[in-house]
Amino acid sequence: MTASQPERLRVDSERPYDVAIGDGALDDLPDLIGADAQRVAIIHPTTLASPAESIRKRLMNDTREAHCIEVPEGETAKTSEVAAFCWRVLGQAGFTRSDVVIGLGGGSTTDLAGFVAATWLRGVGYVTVPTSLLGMVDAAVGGKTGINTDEGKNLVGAFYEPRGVLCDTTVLATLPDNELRSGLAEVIKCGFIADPQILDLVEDDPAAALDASGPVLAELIERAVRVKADVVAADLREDSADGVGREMLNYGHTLGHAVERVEQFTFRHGAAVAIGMCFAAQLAGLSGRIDRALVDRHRNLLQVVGLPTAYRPGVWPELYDAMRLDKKTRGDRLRFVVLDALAEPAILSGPDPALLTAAYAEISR
Ligand SMILES: NC(=O)c1ccc[n+]([C@@H]2O[C@H](COP(=O)([O-])OP(=O)(O)OC[C@H]3O[C@@H](n4cnc5c(N)ncnc54)[C@H](O)[C@@H]3O)[C@@H](O)[C@H]2O)c1
Ligand SMILES: O=C(O)C(=O)C[C@@H](O)[C@H](O)[C@H](O)COP(=O)(O)O
Ligand SMILES: [Zn+2]
Repeated sequence: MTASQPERLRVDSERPYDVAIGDGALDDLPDLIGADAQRVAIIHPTTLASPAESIRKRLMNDTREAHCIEVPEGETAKTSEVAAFCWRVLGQAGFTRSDVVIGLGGGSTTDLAGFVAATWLRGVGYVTVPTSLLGMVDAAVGGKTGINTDEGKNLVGAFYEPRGVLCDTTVLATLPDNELRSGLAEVIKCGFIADPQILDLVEDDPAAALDASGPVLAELIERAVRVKADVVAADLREDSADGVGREMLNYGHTLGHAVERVEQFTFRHGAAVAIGMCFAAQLAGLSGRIDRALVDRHRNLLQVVGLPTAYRPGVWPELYDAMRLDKKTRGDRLRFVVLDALAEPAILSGPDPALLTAAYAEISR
């Protein structure tokens, strides 16, 4: 009997690459690193020190040295201080342009590692090895890298594509439940903006969608990666002259990122995006773009997998202030991704302030 091969989804972008999904995906690592690299750095959080060390040992040989760079857990790694620490390690180890950085971890780690790879010597080889659901379906794919500043999420960064994305889904067995739910928020986002079958799968069997080793989550991962890969292949740099383009992947993020900032980056990203999608659905519902059933579908679906759908009242000025630095904002004009119908994303540009506060009232009762 032969072991099953990982599924491969192509990202047909400026420099096409594959997302390998499944047991054995990591076997691609030596080929992606290539024969020229004499040095490899694995950037990882403390929790993943043991798998990082196993990878380091596998990659060491007579002509190549491999280093582990341990960074803080989660969002606390996405700072200029931690990026500077990584640059110092690369400098002291003599990393040149033929050497390679690997990001091993959740989305926070791969955002940081990608930014370090993009900026060291203005760009060295980069491979992502996402270990969280959110990392696999979203953060590790598509080349958005970056760090936070006190003023907001991902305010400093670069578009920098990896050579490959290796998703060994067996690692999801150790992922805490709340992290799995957080990742499911981005999966559900893909359902609302592009692939409604995702929504049917979650509604039909929410428990199966949260079973890390089951076939339903495996199908959801592939569907979400397909959505992301197709969108970024068509509009890598989020500057589409034709339609919504990559900005559709920002569904729920305008308010979501503001919630993260108001909560000083202690909120799970997916949880904040879930609230943000409910807010965006209210914007579309109150302005007559979608019917009440589709607005309610957002709340019901997110609630059934244990995600938050409401936020505390009384902080609108702080949320509004944070949204002014959203990357979709142009001048003083806020812009939101909304739906005109299921899987028909559109941009709501410069909405009436009364519409915004009415939508906030709906989600903060
Ligand atoms: N670049 C993009 O396109 C993009 C897309 C979506 C989200 N993001 C970013 O991703 C981040 C969120 O990523 P996340 O949800 O993966 O969170 P995370 O990276 O903060 O990880 C959450 C926690 O889970 C741990 N963890 C990861 N894999 C594990 C495993 N297999 N077993 C046990 N613990 C594990 C991490 O070490 C961390 O402590 C946010 O910063 C968000 O802005 C980026
Ligand atoms: O890949 C994209 O494009 C996205 O918008 C995906 C989001 O899920 C992700 O959180 C991204 O980091 C947000 O990007 P930002 O440009 O709003 O910081
Ligand atoms: Zn996101």
